[in-house]
Amino acid sequence: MNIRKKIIAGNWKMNKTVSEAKAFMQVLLKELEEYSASDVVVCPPFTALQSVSDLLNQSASQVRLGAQNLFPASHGAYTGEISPWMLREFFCHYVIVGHSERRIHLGETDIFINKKVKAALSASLHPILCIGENFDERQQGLWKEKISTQLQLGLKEVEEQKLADCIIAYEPIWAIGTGKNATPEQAQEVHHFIREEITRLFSFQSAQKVRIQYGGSVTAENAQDLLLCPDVDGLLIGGASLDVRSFCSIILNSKF
Ligand SMILES: O=C[C@H](O)COP(=O)(O)O
Repeated sequence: MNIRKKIIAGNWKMNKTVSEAKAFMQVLLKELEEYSASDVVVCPPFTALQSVSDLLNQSASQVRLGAQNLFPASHGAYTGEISPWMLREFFCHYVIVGHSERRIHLGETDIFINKKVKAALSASLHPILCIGENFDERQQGLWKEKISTQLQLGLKEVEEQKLADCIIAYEPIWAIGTGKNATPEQAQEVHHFIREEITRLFSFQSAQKVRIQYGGSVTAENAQDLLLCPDVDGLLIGGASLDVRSFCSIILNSKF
């Protein structure tokens, strides 16, 4: 029996004003009022966290709030940054760290990302650690090296007892926003490799508890096949999570 509950998260990236976020959430919360088959997370931009949080607090649904980033310090002179404790004020449960868009556009390194993972855990937030190879690395057969390095550095000094609080998101860069998702076979191969690497870094028992999401051009059409893969424990959805009907359809039509 699979001990890992699936987790489906929507990463809105730099999209939705406060009023758009509220309108989305009103529909989502109604649709998912009694839903509990998988964990559902929405990750709005910082500017909409308060409004989304308020709506979640007023609802009986089990939808959880996630942020898209944090800074690894509790407070201080870090202009423009947001601390883990500020996210806790909004009742965030999850935070995305190491997304490839931040690695590429903002120069985030594995060492910095590792600090974010540990800062999230120390504030009792669940980090969603994003890893994945680019197109050239896949073409050259270098994806294992890339993923192994990102995992080893990203999870460095994470206490084994906190490992199950981490979520790994495998997001091949060549699949993000391109309309070309990894096939279920490709996703399963990488997810299995990730679990083997976590076994090597920690232990078999701990690796069995870690949830590994797939992200990259997930749609209502391909979600189910990806979720049926034994090592795919959920989805991190970008574009298709922006439309409430398509996000709901992925969640409600998924059978585990
Ligand atoms: O965080 C989400 C991923 O970057 C996937 O984005 P996408 O579903 O638009 O390809």
